[in-house]
Amino acid sequence: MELSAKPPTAEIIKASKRFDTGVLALSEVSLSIGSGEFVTLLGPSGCGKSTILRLLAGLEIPSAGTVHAPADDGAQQYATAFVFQESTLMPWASVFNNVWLPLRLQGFSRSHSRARVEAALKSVGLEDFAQAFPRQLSGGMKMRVSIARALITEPKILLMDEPFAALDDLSRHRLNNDLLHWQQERGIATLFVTHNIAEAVFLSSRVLVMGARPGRILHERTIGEPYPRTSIFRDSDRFSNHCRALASALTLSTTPSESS
Ligand SMILES: Nc1ncnc2c1ncn2[C@@H]1O[C@H](COP(=O)(O)OP(=O)(O)OP(=O)(O)O)[C@@H](O)[C@H]1O
Repeated sequence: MELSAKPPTAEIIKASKRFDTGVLALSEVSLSIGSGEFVTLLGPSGCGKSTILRLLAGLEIPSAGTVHAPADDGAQQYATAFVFQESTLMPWASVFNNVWLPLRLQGFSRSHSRARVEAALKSVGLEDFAQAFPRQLSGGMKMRVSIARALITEPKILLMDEPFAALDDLSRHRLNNDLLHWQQERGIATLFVTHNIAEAVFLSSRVLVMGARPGRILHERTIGEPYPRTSIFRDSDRFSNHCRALASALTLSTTPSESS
């Protein structure tokens, strides 16, 4: 694959993270996410996937190494958007008010924000649910609201921490298709965390396999399948081959090495 001349949207260079408890969560991790790229972190529980997202979001600082993430600016305060496994919606607020929140925090009035909130809800298929409350929505719908809230500020990078792990297979499948559509349409660089190999293959242009104790990147696989991706790709031998290769890399990553 030809390397882009454009600088990456986000980059981590030899970052280590030791928490106050003494846990070395990451050891000399380097990665970059190019403009519009979809990169996934795959790895055993506790290998530091969330810590990498938190470093890029500025929620943690590295103990060593460097983190370059897109900076917020005056015109667009939220260069980074974070979507968690829990939809983290305000239960007392309507769907409209939940999606409006980041704009409200930037000082935009309800009337000034109306068109953008309505467009965001339409793009995730929830235009008829603006006045509903989170308790009235399914898990998949709540996740759609959460994604609409993340996309409304037009972030430069989208960080997603196992967003679909709690959903049933059908909702997850639909959200995989829709997420790719939204991500490709907007060209947002995305760093996605999952434990699901098939999900990683379907969504990503690159998959990084991590190993634990201390967390580090052990294997990288490019998924050279062009976008848009459809069920034809899911049903193909190419898809199965990628899944097999990643499953075997994951098995190796969880096998303790003699030196650790
Ligand atoms: N604030 C913290 N203080 C101390 N240790 C922490 C903290 N946050 C994470 N850790 C530890 O750092 C390691 C990496 O955690 P992290 O949550 O990044 O892993 P993960 O790969 O996202 O795990 P999972 O797949 O289970 O969500 C773990 O051993 C965890 O217990």
